[in-house]
Amino acid sequence: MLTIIADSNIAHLHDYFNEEILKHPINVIEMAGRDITPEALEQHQPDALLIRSVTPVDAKLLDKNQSVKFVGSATIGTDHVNEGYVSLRGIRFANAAGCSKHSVAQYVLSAILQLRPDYWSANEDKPVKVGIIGLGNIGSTLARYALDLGWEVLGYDPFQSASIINNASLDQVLTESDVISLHVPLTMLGHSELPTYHMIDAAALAKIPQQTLLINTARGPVVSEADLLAELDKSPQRQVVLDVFEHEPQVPAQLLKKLAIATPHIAGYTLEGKLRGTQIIFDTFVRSYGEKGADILTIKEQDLMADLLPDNPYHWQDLKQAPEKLVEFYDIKADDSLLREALDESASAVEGQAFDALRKNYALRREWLFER
Ligand SMILES: NC(=O)C1=CN([C@@H]2O[C@H](COP(=O)(O)OP(=O)(O)OC[C@H]3O[C@@H](n4cnc5c(N)ncnc54)[C@H](O)[C@@H]3O)[C@@H](O)[C@H]2O)C=CC1
Ligand SMILES: O=C(O)C(=O)[C@H](O)COP(=O)(O)O
Repeated sequence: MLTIIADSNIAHLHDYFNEEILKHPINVIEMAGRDITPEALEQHQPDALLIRSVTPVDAKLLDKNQSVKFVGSATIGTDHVNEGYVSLRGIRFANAAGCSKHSVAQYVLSAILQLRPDYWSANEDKPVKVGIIGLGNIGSTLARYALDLGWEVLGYDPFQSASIINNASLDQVLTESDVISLHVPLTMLGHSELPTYHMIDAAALAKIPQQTLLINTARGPVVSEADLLAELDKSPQRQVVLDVFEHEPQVPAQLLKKLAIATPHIAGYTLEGKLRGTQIIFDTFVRSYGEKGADILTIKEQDLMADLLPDNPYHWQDLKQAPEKLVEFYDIKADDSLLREALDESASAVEGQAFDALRKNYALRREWLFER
């Protein structure tokens, strides 16, 4: 019997992790991601953990546990996992790289076009410069959409080779862009030669022109909340879009009220994005156990997504021809309103439970298809 503890927010968990598919006895114990604690591991002695971004995986969680041999995070970001520690423990770790790259890129486009609809008709006479910091799966996908719209991309990624999109210094992106979008992992001093923690601080904000739209869908701490608040107090006309917050799941009222668009960490929350996340960790789970002992799991990776995804009538090329359909397809301001309605004035904040509830109950969007 394989025992799995899984975050209840993992999409279609039982469609993938069931005995019929795995052809092996399993016991899947679902719980809220924040409830996956050392005590839960002590009680259940799981062989595997299937998590999302709210479960820290580190020595505190695993030091007293000897049963866990696989950790799968159905997310792109891995800053909630101490990968060095997990590797030292001989535990196989997998994230879902790229799973929601189109979802997040489309979220960013929706925010830009909601706030600046004239950008639909950008051209060489009226160019739009989109600054992208971080040109991995999401940043490079956003660049594809931007170039397809005739926008100019100013990209900065010191760990990628120079290219038609990786073509600027950080200063150029900060000082010359009409829009700046952050697509970096959260990395700390000591873990990266160019840590992204507080990358956008008072000094960076001072370089960004007043009229530049700043969008953070990466991780909250990439932007210093205190410095952003001070800047917004000084320059209330600045437009800032946050989907992630430095002190998530709490969101301070004074920040929320100054943002052009604010959403509860749902940029990646499409049916396709979350399903891909489950598929990818399922594939790695099967490979991991298959390698360790074919008798445990005899199946090969199976692409179950096709059977689980309803038809998707939304195509990017159609959307481009009918910009007014963008709001019908995704009304980002509706998500903004939901977060503002969750504001607890007495606490001067959106409280953690309310933020988590918005995410748990979020009606997953659909991704539009980039190619036919
Ligand atoms: N808001 C949301 O719902 C979601 C947020 N995310 C966040 O977005 C981040 C980026 O996602 P992906 O593009 O898929 O990751 P990725 O790993 O494919 O790309 C990240 C890129 O950032 C670059 N980078 C690292 N440090 C940098 C620095 N100091 N300056 C400039 N570039 C730097 C890397 O070289 C890499 O190319 C994730 O790490 C995650 O934290 C991801 C999915 C959903
Ligand atoms: O994949 C990532 O990285 C994300 O930021 C996800 O959107 C996080 O979603 P949860 O794991 O917090 O549900």
